[in-house]
Amino acid sequence: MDDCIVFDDAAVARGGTRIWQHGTFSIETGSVTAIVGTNGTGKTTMMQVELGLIPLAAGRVTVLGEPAGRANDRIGYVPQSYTDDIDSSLTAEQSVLLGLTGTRFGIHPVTRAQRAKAREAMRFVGVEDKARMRLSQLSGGLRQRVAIAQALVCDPQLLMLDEPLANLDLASQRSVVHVLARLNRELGTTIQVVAHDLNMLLPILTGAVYLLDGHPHYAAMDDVLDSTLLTHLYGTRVQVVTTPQGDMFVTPNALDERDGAVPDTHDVEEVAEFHDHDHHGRQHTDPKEVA
Ligand SMILES: Nc1ncnc2c1ncn2[C@@H]1O[C@H](COP(=O)(O)OP(=O)(O)OP(=O)(O)O)[C@@H](O)[C@H]1O
Repeated sequence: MDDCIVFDDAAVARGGTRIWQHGTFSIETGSVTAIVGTNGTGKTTMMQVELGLIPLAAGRVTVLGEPAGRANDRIGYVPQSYTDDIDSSLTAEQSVLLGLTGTRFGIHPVTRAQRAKAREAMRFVGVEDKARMRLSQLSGGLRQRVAIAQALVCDPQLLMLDEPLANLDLASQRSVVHVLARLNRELGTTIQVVAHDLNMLLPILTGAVYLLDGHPHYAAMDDVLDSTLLTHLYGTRVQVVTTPQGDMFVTPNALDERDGAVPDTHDVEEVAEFHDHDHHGRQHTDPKEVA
């Protein structure tokens, strides 16, 4: 399989501060990857770098075979809190059409072909019957699916979603995950998702980029589901539980609650187990390699 996203010793700074550095990893075409890390570690920044919206302080990032930013017409992007920010007096269909017309200002004669394309995207995410409803009339879950339809309407090869499950009830989270699974399986779309809670996404994830101690790393899902690594990623002690049916989920360590303990999972030496740097400043990407 070829690579969809390639980081080569990439670093980024914001407001004069290095957010992360020494990012060297590849993400395969056709994969479903989470970007994981505690608040402020630079997950949204990573997506903005991939879109070429923020320049790199060092290194290179290639997306869909081109330098970051050049392939944006083949990328669908659903920003964080997008559904809160968009004009909620728009109808679902008008909102999806924005994915084709690009702006809500000015008069945009909509062609029959564009309308058909918008309907197709709405059908895919299951909101076709809501086309004429205003966003303000829709639930958070339906608005998120409209936002995904808007990102889909240009037939992207890569879909990037920043916290698409935040503030959604369980049923709405499931339906969004179901849409992502079908997109990946039926259309072969590569998917990248910023997520704080991995549980709902576990059945579809193939790997994760995790931001730890100022470095991005990539690991396949089997390696990510290591309780010690996850404990550092979540910033609190967690365990991975497997049900008799074989489903896995991540849960806070019950013993801590009983003891009233407040574990410090940011110990520098412990975190250092999960990455190591050779003399070229590159980190090993497999946590098992260095643990
Ligand atoms: N426009 C900006 N100018 C300067 N610094 C910024 C800007 N936007 C974000 N930052 C800083 O960059 C760092 C990374 O921010 P980013 O939003 O990428 O983190 P995140 O991991 O997505 O956080 P969260 O989980 O809270 O959404 C933070 O320390 C933040 O304060």
